Amino acid sequence: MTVTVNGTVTSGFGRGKEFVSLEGYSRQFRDELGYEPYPGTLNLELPRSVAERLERLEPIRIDGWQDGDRSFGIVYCYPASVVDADESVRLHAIVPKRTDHDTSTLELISPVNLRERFDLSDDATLTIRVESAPSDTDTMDSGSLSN
Ligand SMILES: Cc1cc2nc3c(=O)[nH]c(=O)nc-3n(C[C@H](O)[C@H](O)[C@H](O)COP(=O)(O)O)c2cc1C
Ligand SMILES: Nc1ccn([C@@H]2O[C@H](COP(=O)(O)OP(=O)(O)O)[C@@H](O)[C@H]2O)c(=O)n1
Repeated sequence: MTVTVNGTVTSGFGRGKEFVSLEGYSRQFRDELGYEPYPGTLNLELPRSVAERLERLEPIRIDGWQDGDRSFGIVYCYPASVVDADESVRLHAIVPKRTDHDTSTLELISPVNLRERFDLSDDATLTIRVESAPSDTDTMDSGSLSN
């Protein structure tokens, strides 16, 4: 099952890059997604909440963690792709459990700067297809093949 989302590119509060770069998250992104994200999140403003539609998909779960007396929340990640793109880039839609945004904003992470790659300014429209995480069985299959 896939969920297709059509949204408008917006600027946020400039805080995405801080969170994405924190070692407690970036280590898990490397392990679970296989890449170190470009520092920041591209914000997509949606006509209505997609939270309920995304809940039907299987997420990759990034655990919450603690640094002294600061605690950081769980982040759900979903593999995604840009519809009608000439080239494919690795991309995940993310849903931080704690966020300053309401549910009509979807944040995207990728190893590349998406604004540069797809020539996106504020108010550009972008359509992405969001999927479930590959199942554990798939991972085990590919692991056993390489043995
Ligand atoms: C990987 C990641 C983890 C986050 N974890 C937290 C958190 O633990 N607590 C919190 O208040 N906000 C958290 N946020 C959300 C930020 O407060 C904020 O909503 C958002 O990233 C700001 O994005 P912007 O600068 O693009 O507007 C997290 C964001 C990201 C990208
Ligand atoms: N993979 C990414 C991540 C962020 N970005 C952009 O990089 C800048 C820094 O990200 P940010 O999350 O700190 O900033 P805002 O989204 O709050 O404006 C913003 O302009 C994002 O839209 C991008 O183009 N591609």
